[in-house]
Amino acid sequence: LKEENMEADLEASLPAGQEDSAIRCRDVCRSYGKLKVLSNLNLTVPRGQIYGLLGPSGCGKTTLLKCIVGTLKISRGHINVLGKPPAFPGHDVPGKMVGYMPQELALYNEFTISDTLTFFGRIHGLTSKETHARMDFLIDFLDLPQKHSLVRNLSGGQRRRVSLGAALLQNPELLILDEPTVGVDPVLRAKIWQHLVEIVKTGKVSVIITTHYIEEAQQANVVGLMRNGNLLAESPPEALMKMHSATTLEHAFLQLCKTSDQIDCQRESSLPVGPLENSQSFESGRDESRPILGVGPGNAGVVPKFSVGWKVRARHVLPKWRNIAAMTIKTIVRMKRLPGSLCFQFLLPVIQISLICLCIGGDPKGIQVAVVNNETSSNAYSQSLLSFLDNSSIRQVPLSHKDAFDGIYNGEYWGVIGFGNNFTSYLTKRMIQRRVSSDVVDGGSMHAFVENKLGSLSYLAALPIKFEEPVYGSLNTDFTTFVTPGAVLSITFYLAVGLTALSFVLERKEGLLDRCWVAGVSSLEMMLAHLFSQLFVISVQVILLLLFILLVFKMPNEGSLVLVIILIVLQGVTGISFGLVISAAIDDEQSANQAALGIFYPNLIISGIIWPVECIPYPLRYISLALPQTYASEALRCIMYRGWGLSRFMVWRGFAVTLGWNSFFLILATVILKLRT
Ligand SMILES: Nc1ncnc2c1ncn2[C@@H]1O[C@H](COP(=O)(O)OP(=O)(O)OP(=O)(O)O)[C@@H](O)[C@H]1O
Repeated sequence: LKEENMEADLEASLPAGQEDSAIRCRDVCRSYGKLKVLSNLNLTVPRGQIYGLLGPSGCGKTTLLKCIVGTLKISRGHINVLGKPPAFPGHDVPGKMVGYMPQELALYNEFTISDTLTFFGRIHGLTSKETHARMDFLIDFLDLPQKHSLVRNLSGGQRRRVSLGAALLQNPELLILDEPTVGVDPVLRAKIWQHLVEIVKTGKVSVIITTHYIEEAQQANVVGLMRNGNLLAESPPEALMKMHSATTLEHAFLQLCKTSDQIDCQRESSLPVGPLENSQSFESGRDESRPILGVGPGNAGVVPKFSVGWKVRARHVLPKWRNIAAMTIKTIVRMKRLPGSLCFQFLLPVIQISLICLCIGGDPKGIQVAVVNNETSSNAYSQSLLSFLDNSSIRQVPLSHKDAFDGIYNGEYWGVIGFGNNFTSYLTKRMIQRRVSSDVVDGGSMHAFVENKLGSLSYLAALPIKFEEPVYGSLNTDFTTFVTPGAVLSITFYLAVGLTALSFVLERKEGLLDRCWVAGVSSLEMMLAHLFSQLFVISVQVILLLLFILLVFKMPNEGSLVLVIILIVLQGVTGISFGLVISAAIDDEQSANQAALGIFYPNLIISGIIWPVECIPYPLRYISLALPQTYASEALRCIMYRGWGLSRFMVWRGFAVTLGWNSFFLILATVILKLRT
C-alpha cells in the first residue's frame, strides 16, 4: 500500500500529457542481430527538465539515444521528439532543434576549435556574428584553450569539452548528451551541470543526459534507471530515494536492481525456461512496457498519427546548398591542413602516367644474345645480316654452339642466333631458283633482313603486303599510344576511388557521420559535398596529366581538348561515385581497401585498356562492354587520334555510358547511406 501511494505521488509530480514531453518513447524495441538491446522500453522526458539516464555499461543507453535522434531505426514501438517522430519530413529533429553530443568524440582532428564551431554554425544557419558570439561564450564557459588550437593537439578532456560546445552551439531546444562529463574534472563537471540547470530554467530547453557518475544525476529533475534494455524506474531523484529509503541515488539503484532480480527469479521459477528476451522482462502480471515506477497511464496513451503534404516532403528531400557548402568547405579545409597528402594526390597521377609512357611500349635495350656463326668467310651474308641488327637493343656475343646453349640454359642469354656454314649459298639459291628443297629453305630463312644485299632482287624476299600511310595516326604508332588514353582514364578513376572509398568509413567510425546527420545534413547532401570537393582535386589532377602527356610525352591529340578534359573529369566522377558506394556500404578500412584494390586489376584487364576488347573471349566480352571504362577509353582514343567529335556514335556512347554509371553509383551510394544512418 505504501508503495502504491508513493507511485501516485511520483505520477503526480511528473507531467503526463504528451504536449508536456520533449521525448516520448513507447514500447520501443531494438536489436542488433539476435541481441535484443531495447525491449518494450517506455521513457518520457518532460519539457524544460533535465532527464538523467542511468544504467550499467552495456544496458542500452547509447542505443536508446541513437534511436531518439533517429540515427538508429527501432524495430517496434514509437518515438516522439519535440512533437513529431525523428526524421519526420519538415521536422527539425535531426536539425537545429537538437544538440547531440555522441559518446565518441566525433570531431575533425585537422580542425581548430574555431573551425569546428564554425562548421556546425554553418550547418545550423547561424550568421558568422552569431557563431562568433557563441564561440567566445563557449570557449570561456568550457574553459577551452585558444580558438586556433588544433583539435588533434588537445587533451582528451579538452576534446570532450569541444564536443560538448558543438552540441550547445545553436542553443537547441533539446540537448542529448551521451556521457558529457567523462574525463572532465569535478570543478568543470559541476559547472556543466550548473549550466544545464540554468538553461532548463527558461522552460524551453530540455536535456537528456547519460552519465556513469550516478550521484551527479541528483541534479536532474527526473532520472531513468535502465537495466537490460528496460527502464526499472523513472522519477525525480528525491522521490526515488525516499521510496527505497536510500540516502543516495546509488543505493536506490542497487535496491531497484535487487527487486528486479527477485521478480526475475520468481518468474523463472513459475515459468518454463524461455528465450533470453523473456528473461529480461519482469513481473508477469504487469504491463511490461511500463517501468516498475511508471509515470502514469497517460504515458502509455495512443500515439498520434502524422501526415505530411507532398510540398513539405519535396522540400525535405531537396538538398540544401547551405549544408552542401558547409560540408564541401569542411573537406577542403581538412585537405589544406594535410598539405603532404594533397601534394601526393596531385603528383601521383603524373608519376603514374610518366612511368607508363617511359616504361611501356619502348624497344628493349642491351639484351645479350649468343651468336653461333658457322660461316667463316668475311663477305658472307650472315656477317652483313648481323651488322643490320639493332645493336643498341641486342648485344651480340659470338660463341660456339655448346657455349651458346649452355649459356641459354643458365639464363645468361636471351636467345641464340645461328647460321649454318652454307647460309649464303642456300639463301642465294632460294632467291634465284623456282623450286628448292626444304634443306635450302631452312638454311636461308631469314630473308627479311637481306633486302639491301639482294639489290634489285630484294622484292622477291619481301612480304606481299605494302603498308601505306594510315588514314588515322602515323605509320610508327606504338603500343604506348594505344595504352595512354585508357591509362589516363583508369588512373583518374582509381585515384578517385582511393580518395573516396575511406571517407565515410572513417567518419562513421569516429561518430562524425551520425553527428552531421543529427545536425541536419542528409545523405544526399553528404554525397554531393564529397563529390564537389573531390572534383576540385580531380580537376588539378587532370590538368597535370594532360600537360604531361601532351607536352612532355608528345602524345597526339587531333580532337577537341575540351571533350578530352570533360571525358576524363567525368570518369573521375565515376571513380568518386564508386568510392562512395564502397564507403557507404562497408564499415571498416580493411574491407573498404580490399574492395577498392580487388576490382582494380580485373577492371584494368577486362576494360580493354591494355589489350583490345576484340581479343577478349565471349562471354567475358559482354562483361567488358558493360564496364564503365571500356567505351570511354574507346571514345577517348577516337577523340585524340581520329579527331572525332560528339556527332560520332563511338564518342557519344563513351560519354553516355560514363554518365549512366555516374548516376547509378551516386543513387546507389545515397540509398545505402540513407538505409544505414
Ligand atoms: N553496432 C553494434 N552492433 C552489435 N551490438 C552492438 C552495437 N552497438 C552496441 N551493441 C551492443 O548493444 C548493447 C548496448 O550497447 P550500448 O552502447 O547501447 O550500451 P550503453 O548502455 O550505452 O553502454 P556504455 O555505458 O558502456 O556506453 C551492448 O551489449 C553492445 O555490445
